[in-house]
Amino acid sequence: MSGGSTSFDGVERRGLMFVLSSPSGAGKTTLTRLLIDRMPDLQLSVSATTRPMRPGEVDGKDYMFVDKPRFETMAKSNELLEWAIVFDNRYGTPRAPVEAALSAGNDVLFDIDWQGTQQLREKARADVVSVFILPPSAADLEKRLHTRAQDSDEVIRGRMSRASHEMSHWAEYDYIVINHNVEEAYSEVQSILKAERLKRERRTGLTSFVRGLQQELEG
Ligand SMILES: Nc1ncnc2c1ncn2[C@@H]1O[C@H](COP(=O)(O)OP(=O)(O)OP(=O)(O)O)[C@@H](O)[C@H]1O
Ligand SMILES: Nc1nc2c(ncn2[C@@H]2O[C@H](COP(=O)(O)O)[C@@H](O)[C@H]2O)c(=O)[nH]1
Repeated sequence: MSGGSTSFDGVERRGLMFVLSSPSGAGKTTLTRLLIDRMPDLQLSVSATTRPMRPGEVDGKDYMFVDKPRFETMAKSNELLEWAIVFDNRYGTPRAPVEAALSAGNDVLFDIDWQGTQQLREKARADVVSVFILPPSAADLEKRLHTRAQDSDEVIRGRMSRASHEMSHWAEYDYIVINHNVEEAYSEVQSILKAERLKRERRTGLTSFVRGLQQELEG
């Protein structure tokens, strides 16, 4: 699925799909925004959802807000790379922007749940790097959901009651980050992305780069 890109050091590599998941409120949207602001060559996958828009959210930027019939059409016509029902709403990843970003040499960042991560992994295991974000404690998780002040008490209760089940998928992920502090968690997630960009298997241009070095040394 990945196209080729040239990394900062001039060596070609395959693009990667960088996935953040967590129980609701652990901080993945916060970390996602920081990554998009601070990391070059990283494009956010904007999901489609049937969930109602929260105050401050922008259609097309935070999500593509669609109704259920439109979502069903997208799913049936293979427009979605993956999709799942989360907290009674439908969420899915539009396929075309992801393929376009990878072909243009960008990595793609996904804020999706464990069901979507499993589907991406089935499609492109070698190109998926997954990170599970944990809260430091249940009390912190609940406090964060209340501090965000964007969901009703009923919605927050529902998300808290499903947090334990979501967390049970932690062992399916490549990396686990505990979000005590935003800047520290960001730094850990950024280190993962930087290291994964340097992985030998992904760096398709290394053979010719090393051959060139050898020719210089021997010739
Ligand atoms: N390390 C942290 N310390 C304190 N507050 C935090 C921390 N990380 C995130 N928050 C706050 O917690 C709230 C929830 O964070 P965020 O929206 O990023 O969670 P999320 O995992 O994306 O949740 P959801 O899955 O519901 O979208 C926000 O108000 C955010 O500012
Ligand atoms: N499988 C997918 N899960 C997604 C997608 N977009 C978001 N999500 C996950 O849904 C929950 C709830 O999000 P919220 O914005 O309503 O708080 C959260 O775990 C997201 O990661 C998607 O395209 N596919």
